[in-house]
Amino acid sequence: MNDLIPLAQAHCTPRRGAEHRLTEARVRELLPQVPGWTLAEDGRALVKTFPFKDYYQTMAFVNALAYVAHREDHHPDLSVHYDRCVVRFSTHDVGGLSENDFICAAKTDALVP
Ligand SMILES: C[C@H](O)[C@H](O)[C@H]1CNC2=NC(N)=NC(=O)C2=N1
Repeated sequence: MNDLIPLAQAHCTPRRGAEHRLTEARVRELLPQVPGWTLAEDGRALVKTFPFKDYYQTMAFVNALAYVAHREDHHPDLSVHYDRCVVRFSTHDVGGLSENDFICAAKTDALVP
């Protein structure tokens, strides 16, 4: 992937197969570019909790994120609560993290002020 393009402006491409799974070194390089996201499941997923003031704001975020996921054809797992949403990105087609997860994490951050 071209690192000259900020992650939030890059687009997902189909990535299938273990060869698209990021190395630990690449994950360490990308992680600082998505502040607040943490590794989970032994480095196979990226997770962040987004807090909101009420259910309406939470659902507005969920709907905006669903639109991004549809546009990028890359889909998060969501845990939706009254005042927060826990977002988890992982690429099942590679069995771990791909560049698509970092691109979508950055695009998710761009949805909130
Ligand atoms: C064909 C299509 O591009 C793939 O099935 C996409 C769809 N959305 C996806 N979302 C996630 N999170 N992981 C994937 O591997 C994935 N694959």
